[in-house]
Amino acid sequence: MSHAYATEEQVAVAAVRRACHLTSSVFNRLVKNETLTKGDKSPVTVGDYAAQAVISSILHHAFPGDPIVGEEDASDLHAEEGRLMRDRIIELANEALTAELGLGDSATAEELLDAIDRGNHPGGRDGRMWTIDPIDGTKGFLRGEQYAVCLSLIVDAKVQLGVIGCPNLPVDPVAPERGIGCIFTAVRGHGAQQLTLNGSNPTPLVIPQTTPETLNFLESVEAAHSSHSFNDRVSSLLNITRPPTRMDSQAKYCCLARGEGGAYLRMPTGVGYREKIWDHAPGQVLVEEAGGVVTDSRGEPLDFGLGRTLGENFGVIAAGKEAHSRVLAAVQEALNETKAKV
Ligand SMILES: Nc1ncnc2c1ncn2[C@@H]1O[C@H](COP(=O)(O)OS(=O)(=O)O)[C@@H](OP(=O)(O)O)[C@H]1O
Ligand SMILES: [Mg+2]
Ligand SMILES: [Mg+2]
Ligand SMILES: [Mg+2]
Repeated sequence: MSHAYATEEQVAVAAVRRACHLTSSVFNRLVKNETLTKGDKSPVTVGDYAAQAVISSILHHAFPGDPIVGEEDASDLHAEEGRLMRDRIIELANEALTAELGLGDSATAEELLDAIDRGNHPGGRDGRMWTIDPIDGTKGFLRGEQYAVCLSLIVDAKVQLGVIGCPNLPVDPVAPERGIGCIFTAVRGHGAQQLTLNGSNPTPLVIPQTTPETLNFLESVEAAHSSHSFNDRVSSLLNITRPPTRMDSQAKYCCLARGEGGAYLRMPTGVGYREKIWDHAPGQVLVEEAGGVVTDSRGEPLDFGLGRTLGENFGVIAAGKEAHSRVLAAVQEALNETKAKV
């Protein structure tokens, strides 16, 4: 790791790995073994807060001056009704932090709530900032399917480092005996790689060329998050025969980077929702460093300098270079058809 962000990468990988162990244990202790009433979101909430507390504390320890744009904020935990949940979060976060930092003393509740709240940075065009999505794909997490722990470093609106932990993703899609749990990391100008969850077996990632027969779409599981019907139309314009792979979280960017599925297409389902920078920043640098291209549906790069969101939502197209231009053309054709109808 001889590059300008070597220390940042090392710290980020350690933070993501620690948070992945935490979220897996939350799943095993609170989701799998407990009878939850359908729709009970509390385990994911506990996991979200505790993982953000852990990542934010580790970052603060290493880079005390760096601002953080994190998905979660602790305002609900300050109230008295939040006490039970808060205690559980503090316990989980301290377990993870003492294992990582080897610190003798546990952090106090106040220190950990402050760590969560340090994620309230508004974003913007200048300087260094980290993004944290402690559990991306919360719905996948609850289903026991794909989710990701996501961290990135943005400098002057450009993503320089991305680290994504996928505790449930097979290490090798064609060799299930190799188990699950991967960490993906990319540094701008220095390539992308996959590690196992314990940090071994670094494997460089390069997106292979695709043909209409081998190309398929990676898309959200939740129809509310991206338009499945639009993707169907684009698929038929491109004569894609393979069905889409539906998967929660930025694991989609990771799969794309290692050659599973040829394109990630995420078009808005309605007006109004603005994509969050923490949902795309690490994925963008990962795919670009694996040789791919990430743009919106106009072919413009995503702008990480607008604040906590990507601004007006023109969707996201991520793919290998050559597949990207074919998909972009088909997306524009499909958009023109829609416009012609209204
Ligand atoms: N309406 C709408 N449109 C687009 N995106 C939305 C929308 N609502 C939420 N979100 C964000 O989607 C993040 C999860 O994206 P996924 O691709 O994992 O979706 S899915 O779970 O597969 O459906 C999810 O991230 P997490 O909250 O971290 O799970 C949200 O930030
Ligand atoms: Mg997310
Ligand atoms: Mg999240
Ligand atoms: Mg969320």
